[in-house]
Amino acid sequence: MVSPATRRSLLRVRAMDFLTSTAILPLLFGCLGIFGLFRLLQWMRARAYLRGAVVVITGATSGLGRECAKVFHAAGAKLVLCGRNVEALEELTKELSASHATKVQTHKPHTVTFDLTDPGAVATAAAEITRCFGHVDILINNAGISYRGAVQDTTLDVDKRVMETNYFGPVALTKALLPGMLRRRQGHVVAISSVQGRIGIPFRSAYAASKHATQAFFDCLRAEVEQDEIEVTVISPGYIHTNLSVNAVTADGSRYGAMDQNTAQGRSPAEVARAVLAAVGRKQKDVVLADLQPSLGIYLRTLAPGLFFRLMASRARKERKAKDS
Ligand SMILES: NC(=O)C1=CN([C@@H]2O[C@H](COP(=O)(O)OP(=O)(O)OC[C@H]3O[C@@H](n4cnc5c(N)ncnc54)[C@H](OP(=O)(O)O)[C@@H]3O)[C@@H](O)[C@H]2O)C=CC1
Ligand SMILES: CCCCCCCCCCCCCCCC(=O)OCC(=O)COP(=O)(O)O
Repeated sequence: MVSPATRRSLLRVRAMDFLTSTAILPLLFGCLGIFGLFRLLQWMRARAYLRGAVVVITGATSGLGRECAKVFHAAGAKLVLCGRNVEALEELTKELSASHATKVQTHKPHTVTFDLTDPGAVATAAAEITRCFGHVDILINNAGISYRGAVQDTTLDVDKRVMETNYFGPVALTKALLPGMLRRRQGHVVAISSVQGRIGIPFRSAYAASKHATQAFFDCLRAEVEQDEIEVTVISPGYIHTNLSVNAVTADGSRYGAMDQNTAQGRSPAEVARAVLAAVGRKQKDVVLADLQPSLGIYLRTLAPGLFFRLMASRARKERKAKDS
């Protein structure tokens, strides 16, 4: 009789014999080595792509845009930082110029101030942006505002304001900078969308609509300019710990002014900025940067829309009840 312990150790010896007497072990190490080498080459290519690249970032005054400025600067990019607040842009420029936490050669950023909801200002800004370094390699459409409200309470002016900031502004800037990219047959357009560009959740109609429009516009653009060597990346994050909810607009156009729990518990903007840098460096076309629940929500919306709609209706009922009580 062989005891269970002896049987287990015999099995272990036989398994080891099998692995060493066949080509499996060398094959396994070979695959791991090739994978490691592949990742290293991918990393080196991404670094080379970003080093010295002219990168325009909108909404650089706060949150994700500010953190993107830090990581792209550290990667050696030549930055054009855009926003509405001159002081905040100058303060960030000073901070970046003073930081030496990188081995790569860094460059002093330029700043361009304009409001994305003003088409005339966007056209003037696009010319100024191009003059900064002579061309644009990568445009990161990051600026945006969110919204909270019920459809029937929301004025059309609010819907338009959110759409102008999150959709028409980035579209206008992209259209203004695209001809330069097409002439050089080189360029990369990035849109910071949201999980809400894939799913509509209650009391976010204007915001989710603007992000769905963003996703669709940049998907169409990607197909049209692929033959011209222009890259398009759409990034859809879940909650990020920024002032997005504080700055959100409400149904009557006033500022929401509060930090929501979901936002406060969101990912750190620095972590998301690193993921944006990696996605751009790898020229990824479409990236969702979210936790399990929002990611499941996207699959559910496609695979079982009926169930998804029921869940959203129940979410709306709960939110309305909590608000009324
Ligand atoms: N935080 C989150 O949970 C998530 C955010 N996102 C997206 O990330 C992006 C960045 O938002 P986040 O950093 O979180 O929020 P913030 O409110 O911190 O930053 C928004 C930025 O957009 C700028 N901006 C707003 N309106 C305009 C305008 N009319 N013209 C020019 N710039 C403007 C702001 O500039 P100013 O200082 O002048 O107001 C600010 O720099 C947005 O597109 C947002 O939709 C996506 C998923 C989740
Ligand atoms: C049987 C499987 C169960 C699966 C559960 C699916 C539940 C789906 C619910 C998904 C809701 C997630 C909403 C995520 C929203 C989000 O991350 O938005 C990011 C933002 O842009 C935040 O902006 P906001 O202004 O809304 O803070």
